Amino acid sequence: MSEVTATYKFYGKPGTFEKKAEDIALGLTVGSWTNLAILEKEQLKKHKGYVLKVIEGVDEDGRTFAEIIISYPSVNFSPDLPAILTTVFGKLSLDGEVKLLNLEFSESVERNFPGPRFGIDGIRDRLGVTDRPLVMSIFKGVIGRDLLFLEKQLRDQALGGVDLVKDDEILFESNLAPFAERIKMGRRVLDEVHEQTGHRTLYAVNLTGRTSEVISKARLARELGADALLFNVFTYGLDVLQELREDPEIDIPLMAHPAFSGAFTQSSHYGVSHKLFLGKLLRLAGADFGLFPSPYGSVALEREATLGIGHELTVERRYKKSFPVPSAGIHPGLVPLIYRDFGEESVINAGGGIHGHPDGAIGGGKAFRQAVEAVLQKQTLREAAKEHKELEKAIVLWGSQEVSEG
Ligand SMILES: CSCCC(=O)C(=O)COP(=O)(O)O
Ligand SMILES: [Mg+2]
Repeated sequence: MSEVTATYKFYGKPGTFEKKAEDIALGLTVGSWTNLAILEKEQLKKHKGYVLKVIEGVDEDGRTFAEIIISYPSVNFSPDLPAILTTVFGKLSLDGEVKLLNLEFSESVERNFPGPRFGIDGIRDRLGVTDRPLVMSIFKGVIGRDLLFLEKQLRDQALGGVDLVKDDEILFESNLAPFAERIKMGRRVLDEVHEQTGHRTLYAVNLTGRTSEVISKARLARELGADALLFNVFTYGLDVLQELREDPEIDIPLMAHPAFSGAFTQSSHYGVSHKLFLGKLLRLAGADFGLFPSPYGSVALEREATLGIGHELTVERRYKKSFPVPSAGIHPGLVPLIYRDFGEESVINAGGGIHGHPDGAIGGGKAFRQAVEAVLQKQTLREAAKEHKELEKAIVLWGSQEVSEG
């Protein structure tokens, strides 16, 4: 049967979960069952939700919980995320201590979703970088600044050797540095740096504005030569991301920022799991990059949660992989941990860790590239720092966390 299967975590009294599960399976589908006439049951059975599993347990606080798995027939909803999410976690998300942990889609449902247009391999092809994690930097301190200020910051970031530069997610349309002008400036500056150094850096411009505008703005960005689009998915909705992905004129990479997602994911007893929200659903809807707080940065997530996100972004599926982008508070001294946890198929992302370097963004970019090279050569950062002054300055300022072998 074609269905979507949801896994929930509920808290409650022991022995009450079987009935709760059945009530949900009915309540979110046909409504009632036992009192129906036989003919009605025959007509409605293809619409009925089914409880597949109820596993009771006790958590570390001694509270009783259950993982409940329920399947919802896809005949009940249209094959789009607004309909699916409303069915499996619409009213239920408001019903006390319940967390949506995972969704599984039968093949006939999943094929309605595009996945990334470029994916990890496509991004690597655009950069010509195949054998290491990518390094991305972020414009910082540019609110209220004009285009000339951004131009200098972009050039320095590219000269530092980063593979990508993204707008900060809080950089919106302004007369000082308009969207279209940022794209044209970026195109010119990055082509100049490529001409000068042979190094290619891609610029992800922040796609903002009303939902009714984003498609036309994204098409304009493509026409103006934008390399990629940063998008605050969770203040718009996953279906808007999918609209961008499926528009044939918007054939540029999409970079999903996690802004606002914490409102849905941060509680262990409510909302949606990180791996589902920032991993599986972003990839399904078409994100080429999935950004998320790392386990060791400034807004850290639990390491298990970040590994779950990374797994969902890269596990072998019918569609392409999305680049995991562990972020927030990242500096060169953390590169060994990031490589241990996310490996080569990752993008190391930093704003303060680039611009806060004693030698500015150029030094910050060089320090990150030197740290990545050291890890790939199985050198400790301190060993590598003896030959690379930018890395040495970064370690003096921020320290380094080596990974013990084994
Ligand atoms: C919260 S994940 C995205 C990180 C981000 O947008 C950012 O600006 C990180 O900046 P930082 O200076 O902490 O590298
Ligand atoms: Mg930011």
